[in-house]
Amino acid sequence: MAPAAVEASFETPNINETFNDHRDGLALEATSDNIDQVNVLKAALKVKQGTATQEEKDIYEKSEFDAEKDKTQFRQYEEACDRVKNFYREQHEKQTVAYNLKIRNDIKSKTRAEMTIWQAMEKLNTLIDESDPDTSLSQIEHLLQSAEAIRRDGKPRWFQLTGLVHDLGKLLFFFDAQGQWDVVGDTFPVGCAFDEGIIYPDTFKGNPDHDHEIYGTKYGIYSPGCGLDNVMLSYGHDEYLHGILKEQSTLPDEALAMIRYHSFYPWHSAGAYMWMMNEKDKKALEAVRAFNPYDLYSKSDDVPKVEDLKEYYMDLIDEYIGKDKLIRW
Ligand SMILES: O[C@H]1[C@H](O)[C@@H](O)[C@H](O)[C@@H](O)[C@H]1O
Ligand SMILES: [Fe+2]
Ligand SMILES: [Fe+2]
Repeated sequence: MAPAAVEASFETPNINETFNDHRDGLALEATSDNIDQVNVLKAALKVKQGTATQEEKDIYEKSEFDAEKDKTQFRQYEEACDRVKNFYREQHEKQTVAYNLKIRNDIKSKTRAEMTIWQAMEKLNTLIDESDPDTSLSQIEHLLQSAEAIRRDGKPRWFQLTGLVHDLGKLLFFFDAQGQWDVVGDTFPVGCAFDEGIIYPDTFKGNPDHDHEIYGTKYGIYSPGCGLDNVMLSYGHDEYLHGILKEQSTLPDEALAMIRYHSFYPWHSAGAYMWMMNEKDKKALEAVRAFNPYDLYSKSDDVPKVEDLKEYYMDLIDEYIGKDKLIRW
């Protein structure tokens, strides 16, 4: 959409207030640089103006959930321990175009295991994520914390289930992974220049693609507006689980976007790579941003008791995936 058209649709007098309320720190005026971010906030605006559909309200209405959280306590990478810093150095050096082409091919070539969703959650119980400065809980606990926060906020059942399963792709660690660098952590595009909005941007100097004549340029192998479907994000648990649930669940597109892009912090939180987006991705960005607080800020919530919650979530799994269904991982 041309900038003029967007400006024209923003004649609401309290637009600044609306935007301030919804997302701190975002530039308020639509310019050619932030036009996509501004567009994405339209859903929030519709909610506030009372013109949103019930479905839009359910998903995007601002939650009270994170109002109490001290957000400065999360994602403090400069102060993070060596475990986290070493993790990202390794990941940023090894996620290359060549690696990404190879792993996508390998993943498609076989089924690694057949397990139900609950069995997968239990298997993940032993994994402690080396990239995460905010939690040292096991993954099943993190999944339940996210789902419970979404449930407490009265969000739709598919949204709750998305919270419950969103990190199940970390199972990859138990199959063909070379470490954790190819499973967890924030994601970023490969095949074009690494953006400064990625955490520890200096560590990319050790990536063989950094100075590549094409991959090292701003757009690299992509073109503006190409759409995230056509972009290779560094491979890990998001892409892996998205591929599985796209085929083996009835979760809606918003849920699949939340799963696929929840680790793409440079995009959904730092505002980088907006030039890649097409129309479809605007909806995806809204969904991912609606999901993010539950993933991140629930890490400081009480540790859930797995056995107390199992029955409730089994029903949810049954609705969209099948509780006894053996998923091909
Ligand atoms: O350390 C975390 C963790 O690996 C999450 O599962 C991932 O989604 C985040 O992006 C990352 O920051
Ligand atoms: Fe994740
Ligand atoms: Fe998570």
